[in-house]
Amino acid sequence: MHSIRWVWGYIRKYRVGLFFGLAMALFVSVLNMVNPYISGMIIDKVIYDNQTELLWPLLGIMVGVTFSKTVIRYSYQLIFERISQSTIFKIRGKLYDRLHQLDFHFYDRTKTGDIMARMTGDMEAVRHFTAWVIYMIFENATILLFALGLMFYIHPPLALAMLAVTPIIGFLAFRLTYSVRPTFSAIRGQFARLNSVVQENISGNRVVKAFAKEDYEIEKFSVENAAFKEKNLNSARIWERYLPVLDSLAGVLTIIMILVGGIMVINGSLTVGQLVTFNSLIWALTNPMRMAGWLINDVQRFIASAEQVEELLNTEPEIVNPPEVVKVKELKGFVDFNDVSFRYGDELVLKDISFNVLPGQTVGIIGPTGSGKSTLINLLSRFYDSDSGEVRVDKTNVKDWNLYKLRENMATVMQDIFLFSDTIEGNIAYGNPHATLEAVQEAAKRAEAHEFISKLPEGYDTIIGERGVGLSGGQRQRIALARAFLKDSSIIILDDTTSSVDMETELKIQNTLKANFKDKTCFIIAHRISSVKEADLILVMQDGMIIEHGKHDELINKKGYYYNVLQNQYGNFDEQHQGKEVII
Ligand SMILES: Nc1ncnc2c1ncn2[C@@H]1O[C@H](COP(=O)(O)OP(=O)(O)OP(=O)(O)O)[C@@H](O)[C@H]1O
Repeated sequence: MHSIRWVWGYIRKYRVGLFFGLAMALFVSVLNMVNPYISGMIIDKVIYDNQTELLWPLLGIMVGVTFSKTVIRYSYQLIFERISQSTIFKIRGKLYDRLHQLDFHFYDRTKTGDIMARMTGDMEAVRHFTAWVIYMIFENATILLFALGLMFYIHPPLALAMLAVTPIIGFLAFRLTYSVRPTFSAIRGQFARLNSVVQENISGNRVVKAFAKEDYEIEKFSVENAAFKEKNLNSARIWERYLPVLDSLAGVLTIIMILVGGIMVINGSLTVGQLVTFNSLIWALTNPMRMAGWLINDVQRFIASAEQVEELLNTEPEIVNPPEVVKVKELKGFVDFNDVSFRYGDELVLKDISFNVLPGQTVGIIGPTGSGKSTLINLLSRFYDSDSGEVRVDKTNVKDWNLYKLRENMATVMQDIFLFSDTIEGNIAYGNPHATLEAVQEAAKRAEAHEFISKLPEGYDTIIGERGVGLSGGQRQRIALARAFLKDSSIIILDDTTSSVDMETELKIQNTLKANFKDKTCFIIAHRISSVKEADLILVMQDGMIIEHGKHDELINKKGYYYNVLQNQYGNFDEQHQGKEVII
C-alpha cells in the first residue's frame, strides 16, 4: 500500500484524466455484459418465441456495442499511456536531480550498476504499473462484479453454484501474493548485481585485456547470470505451483455451468437463452481469475521496484547547503586549515592539519602515496566535511558558503581525469560553456595542449571517446588542465595533473601558471619535487600529518623528508642516471 501511496503522489496531478480513464473502463465493463445478454435474448425471443422482427435491431446493437467497446478501450488505453509517460518523466527527472545532489559518500558506497538498475528496470516496472496494471485491475474487477450481478439477476441459484469455487480462488491468489513477493526483491537485487558486473567490465575492459582475464571475467559474469536465472526460476516455480490450479478452477466453472445449467434447462427452471447468456459470461469470471495471477505478479514487481526508486529518491546527501549562506560573488582566495582532522569510516586520514594561504600564493603538497594529499583538497571543495577543526575560505568556514558558489570559484583537476564523449572544445569549455573558440584555444595554449589538438584531423571538433579514449595520458591531463584554466576561478587545484606530462612541457605549464594566474591561489599536488619547488608554501605530508612545511630552500636546509626525496630524485640518481628524473 505504501508504494501505491507513493506513486499516487505523482499520478494525483493527472487525477482528472485518471478519473475519465477509469470511467471509460467502467463503461466498457458494462458494455461487456450487453452482448452475452442479447445472445440469450436472440435464442429465447427470436428463435423460441419467433419474434423475428427483433433479430436485426438486436444484431445492430451487438455490432454497435462491439465497435464502441473497441473505440472507448483504445481511448482510455491512450489516456493511461500518457499518464504513465508523464509520471515516469517526472520521477526520472527527480531521480536524476537527486543523483546530482548526492555526495561523494554516496558514490563511494554505491555501485553504478545498482543506480542503472533503478534508472532502467525499476522505472520500467513503475511505468508498466501506471500504464497497464492499474486499469487492468479495475477492468477485471468490474467485469467480474458486473458478470456476477447479471448472473444473479438472471438466475440466482445457478449464479450461486458458479460462485462455489470463488473463495478457493481468492485464497490461492492471496497465498500466491504472499509467497511470490520475496522472490521479486531477490530478482531485482540480482539484476542490479548483474548490471554492476557488466558496467564494471565495460569500463575496465582495457585492464581485463591487459591482464588477459577474459575467461575470469566471463566466469564471474556466468556466476551472476546463473544466479539471475535461478532467482527467476525460483519465482517461476512458485507460479507453476499455483497457476495450473487457478487455471483448472476456471475450467471447473465451465463444467459446473454445463452440468448444473443443463439439468436446470431439462427441469424447465432455466431457459436455453439464459444458459447461453451464462455461457457467454463464463469468460467474464474465468478471465479475471486467470489475469489475477499475472496482475499479482506485476503488482509485486511494481512494489519491489517502487521501493528501490523511492529509497534512492529519499537518500539525503550528507554535504548540504547551509540554511543561511554567505553572499559573495567572487572569492579572493584566502585558505585556512585550523586543526583539521578527517576520517573515512574508522580510518583517521588527516590529523590536526593547520596552515594558512594568502590570495595569489601557490601551495605545493608532496608526500608518499596514501598520505592524505587528495583528501586534504577534497575538504577544501567540501566533497567531504572535516570531523573536527575548520576549513576556511576567505575567512569563512566552507560549511557556511553556498556549496555551488564555493565550487564554482574553484577549478579542480582531479587525479582521476574524466573527459566526456564530446568534442575537445566541448570538454575544455565544460566549466564555461559560453566561452568563445578563441578563449578555448587560449586556455589550451596555456595548458600546452593547443599544438597537439591542432594536429588532429578535426582539431577542436574532434570527438573523443568515453573517458577520453583515443588520447594519451598526458594529452588527457592537458585537456583537463585547459578546462580548469578556462574556468578562471580564484582557486586552482591541480591533483597530480602533470604526472604524465614530460618535464619540458611541465616547466612551460608552470611558467604559464606563474605569468597568467598571479592573483590566483593555486594548490599543486605532485610526486615530483620539480612540480612544487617554486611554491610559496610546500606541505610535506605523511600518514595524514604535515611533517614539514616551508619553502624549497628552507626544507632543504631542514635535511628531513623533503631533502631525502630530493636526493632520491636528483642526488644519487643524478650520478647513476645522467640526471634523468625518477618519480617517487
Ligand atoms: N573514498 C575513500 N573511502 C575510504 N578511504 C579512502 C577514500 N579515499 C581515500 N581513502 C584512504 O585515505 C587515505 C588517503 O588517501 P588520499 O587519496 O588522500 O592519498 P594521497 O596522498 O592523495 O595518495 P596518492 O598520492 O596515491 O594520490 C588512504 O589510506 C586511502 O586508502
